[in-house]
Amino acid sequence: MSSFFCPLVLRFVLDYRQTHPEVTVLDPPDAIQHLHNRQSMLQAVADMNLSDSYGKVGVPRQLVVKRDASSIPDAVANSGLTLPIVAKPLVNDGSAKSHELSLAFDRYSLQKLEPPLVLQEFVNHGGVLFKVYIVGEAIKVVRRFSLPDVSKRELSKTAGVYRFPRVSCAAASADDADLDPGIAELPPRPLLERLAKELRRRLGLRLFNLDMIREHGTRDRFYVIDINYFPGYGKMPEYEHIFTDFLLSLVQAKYKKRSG
Ligand SMILES: Nc1ncnc2c1ncn2[C@@H]1O[C@H](COP(=O)(O)OP(=O)(O)OP(=O)(O)O)[C@@H](O)[C@H]1O
Ligand SMILES: [Mg+2]
Repeated sequence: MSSFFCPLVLRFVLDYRQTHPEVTVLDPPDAIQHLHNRQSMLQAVADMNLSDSYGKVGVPRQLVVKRDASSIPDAVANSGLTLPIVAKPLVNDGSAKSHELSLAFDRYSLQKLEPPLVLQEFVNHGGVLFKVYIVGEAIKVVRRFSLPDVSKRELSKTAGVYRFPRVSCAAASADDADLDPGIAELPPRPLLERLAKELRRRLGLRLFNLDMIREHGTRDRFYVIDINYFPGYGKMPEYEHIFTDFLLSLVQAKYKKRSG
């Protein structure tokens, strides 16, 4: 568990906030905590059901399994989730273990997984993922290499559960790679602006990023697969200016409120 969410530290932060109302809180701890559960994390995107002329943004079909691995094959069959399936630890507390993901290729191997988990349909996306960084009103998108597609043929020939290491740490930037334009094209700006604005409001947060993929073979069908609070902004281009502007805008807003 990251030290910030140790109950003692959290209590201290909440008390400090009450006794020091003059201190600006960038994002409230309870809203941040909402992102540590992979089920609640994507709820805001699902509720939004964003669809306009620029595209559609959803979340992959998913199922939560709290306990009893032996029940997973039936639960998956009943829910209609299709293989392959990505299994993610339900709680993402920042530990290495909570980033140990698996890809399951057949129904019976699902019993080998260790709940509590979120099981998500694997969406083919051409091996490229978009990291959308949000800092207040600012949005920056970068391309990263991701897991490759799984073809129908491959699926029918493969069985078992394959663990994969933390992709984001290993993944190289795909910004300068020579890619199929249909895969590389960034999500439309107006769509991202709507998504970011709505998510800022629904999550009650200002500093986060999204992992977003485009379903391979479509132009405008997007899925959000992960949302992280205060990600490594070092990988976001121009973060120095963007962050400084963000902090300045907060000071200005506070000053205006006091003098107004
Ligand atoms: N539903 C999905 N369909 C296709 N690929 C997926 C899906 N979910 C996850 N992936 C792949 O697995 C990677 C890791 O998934 P996710 O971001 O949810 O996990 P994480 O442990 O929070 O990772 P990180 O912190 O490294 O971003 C993604 O970058 C993507 O390559
Ligand atoms: Mg991720």
